This record gives sequence, structure tokens and C-alpha cells, in this order.
Amino acid sequence: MATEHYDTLSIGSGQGGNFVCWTRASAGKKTAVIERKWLGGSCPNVACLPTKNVLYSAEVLHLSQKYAATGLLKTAGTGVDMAVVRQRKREMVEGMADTDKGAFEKSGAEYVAGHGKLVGEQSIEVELDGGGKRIMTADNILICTGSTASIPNTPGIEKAKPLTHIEMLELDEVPKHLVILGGGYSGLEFAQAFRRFGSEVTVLERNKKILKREDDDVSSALVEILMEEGIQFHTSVNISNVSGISGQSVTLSGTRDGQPLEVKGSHLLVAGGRVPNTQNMGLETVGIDVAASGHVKVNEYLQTSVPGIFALGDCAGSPYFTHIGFDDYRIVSSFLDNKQPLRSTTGRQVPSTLYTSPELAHVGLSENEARRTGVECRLAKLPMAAVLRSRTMDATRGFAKALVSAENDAILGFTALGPRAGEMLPVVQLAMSAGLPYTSIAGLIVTHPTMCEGLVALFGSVAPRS
Ligand SMILES: Cc1cc2nc3c(=O)[nH]c(=O)nc-3n(C[C@H](O)[C@H](O)[C@H](O)COP(=O)(O)OP(=O)(O)OC[C@H]3O[C@@H](n4cnc5c(N)ncnc54)[C@H](O)[C@@H]3O)c2cc1C
Ligand SMILES: NC(=O)c1ccc[n+]([C@@H]2O[C@H](COP(=O)([O-])OP(=O)(O)OC[C@H]3O[C@@H](n4cnc5c(N)ncnc54)[C@H](O)[C@@H]3O)[C@@H](O)[C@H]2O)c1
Repeated sequence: MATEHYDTLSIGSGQGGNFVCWTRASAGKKTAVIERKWLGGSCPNVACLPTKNVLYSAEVLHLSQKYAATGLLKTAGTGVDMAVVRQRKREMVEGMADTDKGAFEKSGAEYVAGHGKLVGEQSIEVELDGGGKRIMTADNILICTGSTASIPNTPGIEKAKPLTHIEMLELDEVPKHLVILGGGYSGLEFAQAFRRFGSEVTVLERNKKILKREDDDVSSALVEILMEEGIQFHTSVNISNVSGISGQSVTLSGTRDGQPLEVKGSHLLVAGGRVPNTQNMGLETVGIDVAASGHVKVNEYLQTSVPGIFALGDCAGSPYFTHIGFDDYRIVSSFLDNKQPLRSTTGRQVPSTLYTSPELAHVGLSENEARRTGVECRLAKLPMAAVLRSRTMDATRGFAKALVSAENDAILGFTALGPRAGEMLPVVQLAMSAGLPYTSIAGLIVTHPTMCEGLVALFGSVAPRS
């Protein structure tokens, strides 16, 4: 079989692989992305963007019902047509595919539809979607194959055909009672969306608390808000058996805090974490080291154990966020473009936003981590009601808090639970990455009334250094 040589090939059309190939192709280099299913990867097709689209539909319905109850609207949204919710989501996804196709056309990077497998240190065999094979070689190979929802090995669960985020986003009905296994990011976003569409929702979490990495006050404040919307939570749960079939009727049994627990529902969603896509792709053939977790082992420049092969995004164990996949692109590009790489994963910021309403935004150190690691800091906390923009939206629940070093005036961490809280993050991130003291935010003139105005009050309330 004839081989074709490239400057760079990416297995997987995830964020990092696409951007490296697009930018190198724009600079005149021959590149291609090999993708078995989703042009653009999971984010625009089955993950970030479609979930936010569906959450927004749910918010529209929720607000219409809330304001009809106050008399502001004459009629409430009385129910939801999930086929229309799905269609709105599908149109956005199609639009994203067109955008990504345009990026391939404009840059000159090739898109190859098929399953890629390493067959040599510089060589990939592609089983093409339409049948047939291609052998492609490259100076640089990127593994950007993402991750897949993990299904626990609980007896009966496979037979129950549980939904993952992929099928949830294609539902054209409102589940009567949605049971969600996992109280993490995906679980909570789907819980709120479907509760607002009208489902009864029960979240089962094996840890003692929901969102285990968050501070107790953050986790409990969000759970309280979600419970007021009618979502039920069971924590410290151990599910030992599943029976029935999702879409008809399911029963989960096990224990909660050691006591017997049985939960019945109509649909089951598994949202219990992800496993990296590193199987059946020839990693062992070329001697790429893989961690026990299944992630490709990489150094701070995302190089694997084989020279010329990089891994980016979820499959490399980078924190599971699209913005981190994008940063992985910048790290690999910097490595390939400069003899002295300018970027690495060492010490990088990992901001996050959970898109419930209110949103939960976080960057840097949490109070829990500060305590655990013995970092001395000053804490400032501001109720969301003090951020006057929240009053214009009747969304005063939540708070913001900041951790500032006790030794100098550096900002160490920031968390906000409030409306559109994610939009507050970059201001704080910029001050943190530029090494600016907290007073640089406290002294800003910020337009009134914005959510970021709250940052002035928050950082203005930090106690002086003793
Ligand atoms: C429900 C949900 C909501 C999320 N929401 C957010 C959010 O709001 N914000 C955020 O930042 N993150 C969010 N995430 C996380 C985010 O989606 C992922 O971290 C990100 O998409 C990972 O990007 P990636 O480039 O590593 O892989 P992916 O985008 O998954 O791309 C990998 C691609 O590789 C392909 N592939 C795999 N193996 C092969 C092979 N052998 N040959 C060819 N192709 C292959 C796959 O088909 C896939 O298209 C969410 C995740 C989920 C599940
Ligand atoms: N807004 C966002 O940025 C966003 C949204 C969704 C997902 N994501 C990303 O995708 C990743 C995966 O999301 P996720 O929600 O699947 O994972 P997660 O790691 O966020 O949460 C999974 C939760 O399920 C629990 N769990 C696992 N197995 C269980 C079981 N058998 N029974 C009960 N509980 C169980 C875990 O203890 C954990 O709390 C996230 O970590 C995040 O990085 C991001």
C-alpha cells in the first residue's frame, strides 16, 4: 500500500489536534486529522455546547413559568416539546460542523473520516469510513482521542441500557423519573435541565457530598438551591444491582450510609466519570507508555514516551475541559514552533464553570486545599445579593469568595456561585497570572451594574495584612 507523508497527523478531531493541524496547515505545512465519528470532536457534538444549549432551553421554560406565577407574563410555558428542544440543539450542532468544515477548507488541513491506529513510530493505518485503508506517515503525530462515559460494572446495568450524555441529548420525550448515577458536572447539569423540563429527578452519588472537590459551603449552597427546584439527592450511596430497562422502568438497589436503599425511575443516566479512549489504537505496538488509569503518559510538553508523538486533551489526562484541550494545542504548537518551548502544563491555571443556574465558577486554591496544604491566607466572602446586578435578575442566591495570601497580596483562589458567575473568572485569572496584587481589582472602576462589579466589593473587603 502506498504511504503518504505529512508534517503533522492527528488521530482524533478533538480541540487540540484540530487547532495544531489548522495552524500548521495555514503556515503551509501538510497536515491531516483522522476522525472516526465527530468532526470537531465531542465538545460541539455531544458534550459542552449541546448541553449548554439544552440547559438554556430549560432556563427559558423555567423563567417563563416563574414570571407567569408573578403575573409578569400573562401565560406560562405549560410544558415543553422535547422534539423542538432537540431540533434547536441539532441546528446549533450542524452550524458548528459547518464552522469546523470551514476551518479545514480555509487552512488546507485534510479531514480523513475513519479509525486511526498506530502501526509504527511515524505511521498510522486508517480504516476508512467508506471502506478501504490508507497508510499515512508524519514527522509529528498527535493523539487526541478524548474519553468516553464510564459505565460501572454493577450487575444488571448493561442490560438496563442506561443513557449517557449522548443519548440524553437526543431524547424527544421528558422522562417521567430520571435517575442519575453520579453527582458531578454532567449529572448536575442534566439534573437541573430535566427537572425544569418536568421530570422527577433523583441524583445518586457515592461520595459523602455532591461535587466532592468543592468546599462544603459551596457544595451545600448549590445543593440547597437544586433541592428547592425539586431535585432529590442521595449521597454515600453504593448501588449493587440494577434491574429493568431505561426508557421503561428501572430499579436501583444498594445501600445509603449502610442502610438499604431502593430507587425506582423511568430512565437511568450514567454520569459517573470518563475513561480515556486509548484502546485498539496501537499504542503498545509503538511502545507508548500508558498509565494505570488508561491515560497516555506525557511530560510537561505533552510528549509521549516516543519522540515525535504527542498526546493532548482527555486521553492524556489533561483536566477534562475543552479550554484545557485548547491550551494543550498552544503547548504543542509552542514546542513544534520554537526550539525553546514557551509554554508547558507546569503550574497552569485550570478554571472551571458548572453551567447550572446559578453558575459555579472556580479558579485556583479552594479553602479545603488551603487548609489541607497549610497555606496561610486571608478569606473574603460576599453574598451574591451584594452584587447589585443579581437583584435585577431576582437571582441573589449564592456568594463569591476569594483567598488572598497572608504573606503578600497575591490572589490564590476565587469561587463564585451566582448568575453568569463564569463571566467573572477572567478578571481574577488575569490578575493571578500577571502576579497583580488583589488591590489591583479592588481599585478598578467597573461599570455599574455588572456582575464583575462584585469583584471590587469582594477584593475591597480583604483584611489588611497583619
Ligand atoms: C456532557 C458533557 C458536558 C461537558 N461540558 C463541558 C463544558 O461546558 N466545558 C468544558 O470545558 N468541558 C466540558 N466537557 C468536557 C469536554 O467535552 C472534554 O474535556 C473535551 O471535549 C475533550 O476534548 P478532547 O480534544 O480531549 O477529545 P474529544 O473532543 O472527545 O475528541 C476526540 C475525538 O477523537 C475521536 N477518536 C477517538 N479514537 C479515535 C481513533 N482511533 N481514530 C479516529 N478518531 C478517534 C473521537 O471520535 C472524538 O471525536 C463536557 C463533557 C461532557 C461529557
Ligand atoms: N461545565 C463543564 O465544564 C462540564 C460539564 C460536564 C462535564 N465536564 C467534564 O467532564 C468530566 C466528566 O463529567 P462527569 O460528571 O461524568 O464526571 P465527574 O467526575 O465530574 O463526576 C462523576 C461523579 O460520579 C460519581 N460516581 C461515579 N461512579 C458512581 C457510582 N457507581 N455510583 C454513584 N456515584 C458515582 C463520582 O463520585 C463523581 O462525583 C468532568 O469531570 C468535567 O471535567 C465539564
